[in-house]
Amino acid sequence: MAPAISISLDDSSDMTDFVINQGHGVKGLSEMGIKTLPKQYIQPMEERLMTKIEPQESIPVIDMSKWHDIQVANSICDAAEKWGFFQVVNHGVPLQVLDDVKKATYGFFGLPAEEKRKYSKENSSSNNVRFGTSFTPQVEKALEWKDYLSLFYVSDEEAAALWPPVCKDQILEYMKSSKLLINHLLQVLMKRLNVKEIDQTKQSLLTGSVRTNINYYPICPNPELTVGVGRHSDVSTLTVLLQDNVGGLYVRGNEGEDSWIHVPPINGAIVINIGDALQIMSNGRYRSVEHRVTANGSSNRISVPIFVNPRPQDMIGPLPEALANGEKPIYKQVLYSDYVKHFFRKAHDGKKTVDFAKITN
Ligand SMILES: CC(C)(COP(=O)(O)OP(=O)(O)OC[C@H]1O[C@@H](n2cnc3c(N)ncnc32)[C@H](O)[C@@H]1OP(=O)(O)O)[C@@H](O)C(=O)NCCC(=O)NCCSC(=O)/C=C/c1ccc(O)cc1
Ligand SMILES: O=C(O)CCC(=O)C(=O)O
Ligand SMILES: [Fe+2]
Repeated sequence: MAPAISISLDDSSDMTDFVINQGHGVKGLSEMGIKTLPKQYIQPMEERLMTKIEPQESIPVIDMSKWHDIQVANSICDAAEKWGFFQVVNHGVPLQVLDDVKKATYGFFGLPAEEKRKYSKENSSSNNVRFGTSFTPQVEKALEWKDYLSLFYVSDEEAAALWPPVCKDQILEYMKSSKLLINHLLQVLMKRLNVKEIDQTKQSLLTGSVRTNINYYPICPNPELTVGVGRHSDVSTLTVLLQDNVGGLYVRGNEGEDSWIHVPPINGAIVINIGDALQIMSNGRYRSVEHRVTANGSSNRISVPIFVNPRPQDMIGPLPEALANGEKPIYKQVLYSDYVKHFFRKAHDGKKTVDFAKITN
């Protein structure tokens, strides 16, 4: 239902108040039926246009039912090296769980603004629960057409106390049901790096903290002038990404300047992408690839990424096993929370975050 208020979109502080402080988000703007995109959302030309979309290219779709087969293992590692992205089917996460988490996402964003704003940075009782809009609105020159809820998992007890009741159980269930898939993928990926066994220390380094976001991209007036999410790579070890059937996720391709590949929605499939932490730990062998989401003029879109990460207090750098062949390290050791803060404190800027960990001389 449209909120029974009207705001002057020319007044920047009025807009910020409505979208951010009152908790309406861009969903609120969309549902007011605005006909033109507010100027704050107009992206520079180079961020809007994708000059070269490769319709004939696609990222691999991998059947996980025989994940331990050498051919399947090879296709997982090859995809992580070449594309940094792939989709998985027969992944073992029950389709009901995926359906339920998508419904719960609509449930959360369907709450009245007064309810959602309780979880905003200013009002939330914990840094681990955050409802927001765009990415880092305080520093962005142009805003992104997306609302989100970000949940950093600490324990079931904390989730029960702090997470929104309307989506808590479904998100926890989705996180728990994807654990086996995550472990299988990491086992396979580690093997190619000469890591024979994932002991507790490695397990913790690879998967010690988990953050789940639920993203809402409402129908946008003038979608061609803005973005849903700007160009970035994830700072995770790997990301398990559930998207709905709308489409709009594009991944940087290998065909030179500005080539982009669409990630087509496949019913029941899950998208997997390598994040910066694994690119760093693999000394650049596995690639954390830039991606972006377009805004859409006719459909609302949701997505639910699970970011599997090192713990904030971990030092990350190239794994000794990955360097055992005498390869020179291209990344230094960095404190993971410093890395993540560096990412969150600037606007999206493609692949630049990883420079933070590069050895420069
Ligand atoms: C550094 C963290 C994230 C927060 O620790 P904190 O002690 O609560 O730190 P701060 O409260 O000082 O937050 C640091 C900055 O990050 C910002 N931030 C704090 N969570 C958030 C938050 N979920 N969202 C967007 N800003 C935040 C926060 O606003 C703050 O910015 P500023 O106020 O300008 O200093 C800490 O939990 C940590 O190291 N976690 C490790 C695990 C982790 O969360 N990894 C990130 C996985 S997320 C990922 O790969 C991709 C995410 C992504 C997300 C959106 C996209 O469009 C694209 C990609
Ligand atoms: O919505 C999507 O498909 C991708 C979102 C994304 O890249 C992210 O949240 O990091
Ligand atoms: Fe992402």
